[in-house]
Amino acid sequence: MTETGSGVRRHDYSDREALAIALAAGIAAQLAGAIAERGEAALAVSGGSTPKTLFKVLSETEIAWDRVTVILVDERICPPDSERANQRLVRERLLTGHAAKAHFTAFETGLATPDENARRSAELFATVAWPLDVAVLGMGTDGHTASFFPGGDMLDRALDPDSGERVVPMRADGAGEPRLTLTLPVLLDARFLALHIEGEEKRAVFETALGGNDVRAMPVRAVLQQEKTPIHVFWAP
Ligand SMILES: O=C(O)[C@H](O)[C@@H](O)[C@H](O)[C@H](O)COP(=O)(O)O
Repeated sequence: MTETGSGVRRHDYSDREALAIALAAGIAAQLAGAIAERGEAALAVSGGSTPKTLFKVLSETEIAWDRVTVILVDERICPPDSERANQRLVRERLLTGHAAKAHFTAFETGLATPDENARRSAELFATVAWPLDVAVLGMGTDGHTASFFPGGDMLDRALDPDSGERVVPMRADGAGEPRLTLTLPVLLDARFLALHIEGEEKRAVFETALGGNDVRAMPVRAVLQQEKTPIHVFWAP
């Protein structure tokens, strides 16, 4: 492990399988510790294509999943069974095997407007044992994380450390459908914060994001360039 910035702890692996095994072990240890200490644990995961192997390894990991609540970091506003839906990915890839016993609370995406979906989602998440024990972020090659997209219409609201909100809607040119996302303060309150990226292109984007100071241009800087919470960056080629 190398420290590459104020709170950035970098974990590089030779291949994606080794990364998934190591990150799953770290997540499982955090969750098991939370269950031992407080009787329950809360895990937030991202969607997209990167986490598929991680989800498989996690689903095969034996912990007291019936004491774990799983939520998403963000969601595309689309039907739950859409190929685009992060909740479909989680239901199919993570909530199976041992992890089928976990409790999953999806974002609400069926109401008339993104704002109504955000408000209802926040109500649904009120029962989560906050703060999160684990939050696993991904990153796009445009420098977004969660649904903190460059040019996002609610980006300032999502990144406001004093917002008091847990969920905000987001529209952005690079986002496709309107999105729902956990806010930055919620993610930085996590007891274990991880960023999972793979490939040379994303490594280069990560290195660029470590430098510079324009958070609106590369919102992943909001989680990389902060002093509150160490962020563990897991990377493989
Ligand atoms: O809804 C989403 O897409 C994710 O939550 C998002 O933040 C994701 O982590 C990045 O877009 C990376 O996606 P890939 O893993 O597909 O590159």
